[in-house]
Amino acid sequence: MTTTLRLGIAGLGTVGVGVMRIVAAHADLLARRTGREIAVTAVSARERGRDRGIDLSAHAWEDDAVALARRDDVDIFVELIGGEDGVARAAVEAAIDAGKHVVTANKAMLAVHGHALAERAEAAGVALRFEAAVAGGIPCIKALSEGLAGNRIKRVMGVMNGTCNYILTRMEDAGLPYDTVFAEAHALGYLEADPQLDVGGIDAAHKLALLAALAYGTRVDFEGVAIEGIERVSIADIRHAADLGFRIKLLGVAQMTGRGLEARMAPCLVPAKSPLGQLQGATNMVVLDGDAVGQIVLRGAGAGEGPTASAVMADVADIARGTRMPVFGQPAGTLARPFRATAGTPSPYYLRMDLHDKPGALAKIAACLGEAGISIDRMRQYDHAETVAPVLIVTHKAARASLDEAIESMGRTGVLAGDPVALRIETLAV
Ligand SMILES: NC(=O)C1=CN([C@@H]2O[C@H](COP(=O)(O)OP(=O)(O)OC[C@H]3O[C@@H](n4cnc5c(N)ncnc54)[C@H](OP(=O)(O)O)[C@@H]3O)[C@@H](O)[C@H]2O)C=CC1
Ligand SMILES: N[C@@H](CCO)C(=O)O
Repeated sequence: MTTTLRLGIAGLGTVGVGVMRIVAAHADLLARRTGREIAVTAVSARERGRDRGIDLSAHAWEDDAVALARRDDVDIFVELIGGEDGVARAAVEAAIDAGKHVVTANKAMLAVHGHALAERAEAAGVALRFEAAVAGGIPCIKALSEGLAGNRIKRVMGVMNGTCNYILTRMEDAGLPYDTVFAEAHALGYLEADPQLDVGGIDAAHKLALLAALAYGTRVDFEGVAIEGIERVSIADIRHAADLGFRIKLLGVAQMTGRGLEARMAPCLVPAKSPLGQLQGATNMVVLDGDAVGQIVLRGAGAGEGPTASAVMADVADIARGTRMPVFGQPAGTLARPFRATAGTPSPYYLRMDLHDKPGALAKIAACLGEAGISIDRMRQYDHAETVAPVLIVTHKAARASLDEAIESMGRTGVLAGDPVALRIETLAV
């Protein structure tokens, strides 16, 4: 057996503690599988005295994660602090510059600085790996960059934020409003420190941007992802969707079209009986379509201590075995500048609105859609006791830009009581 591979772990929260536990529990198994002993030599977090439920006495402590990254007795710097910039990025850069391999779960940092960090790591001849950054325990980075290396990728799609899926399924199962379930998710510790990252669709968009870069050989383009969060999805939307045979999911899609790379993360209606529609709780699903392989569906825990640490250890094991790969599947210098699609693929839309119940109101709304070139498939006005009438319209396929144009002109009719909710009905088969 060759020399011990020495880990420096920065961040001892949910994921960091999980990694410490796996290294301790599976030392023999990891050594057999990789041909090297793997040991944690030093750790770093903010509060040294905090009880983390693990014994840290055998490991050196650094208050400063950057100092940890530069230690001579660290071969792999494992960044589990989080955050787009700040100490996480500074420490990752310091590790690379000191010739250390880096393993991180930090999707926020990679979605914004991934290309620069990949160039830096490749120039330094070190690995930068991030399996845990996308869909927690699901090995989708490995599947895409290794398992599907012989395919032209047609589409990457999935539910990649467990918190949002928990909120949406809990609203439906318990019939509870968004605000109540949001508070529940908060109490359960599901939400990121900044909950907007989850419910605003940003965390999931970070992940989609990373998958798209791997799939299409482009630089990570988080800015190119069209993002909508789940904050405006109401229990009424969930019930209406169910009546139509759908469930609402925060769904990400990245696909290369004749118009360029289309990348979007938004709440969508998917068939209730489909695998995506059946996805419950905090589970994630990643769907990959390759020209040779066809469709691959990966499903599993998208977050949490064990699943995320499992993904971190997959990267550590690869480095221990000597596997070296460009960060985004091909040398960073060859990654293309992303060519963003100017418009998304048309689809049917679900449109819910409250109208002032007066003569001609519905006709005015229908006219706005007609003038924007949008045809109505189905329309329903729900029972109401008040002067405001809940109306649901399902359109035929329409471009999102045309729908936005129609919604804008609806606003000028004076018949809307509040902003309409428009949700894409996803027609892609899964
Ligand atoms: N939790 C999950 O399920 C998943 C998390 N991730 C990603 O993994 C990373 C870690 O997440 P998670 O474990 O949940 O986060 P936590 O908030 O649980 O832990 C963060 C850790 O970082 C430490 N920390 C914060 N600031 C500093 C600093 N300046 N110097 C050194 N350490 C610092 C904290 O120290 P202290 O404990 O002393 O406060 C804490 O131990 C993030 O990038 C996250 O997005 C990815 C997939 C799933
Ligand atoms: N906040 C993320 C954690 C895992 O990346 C989620 O809910 O999926």
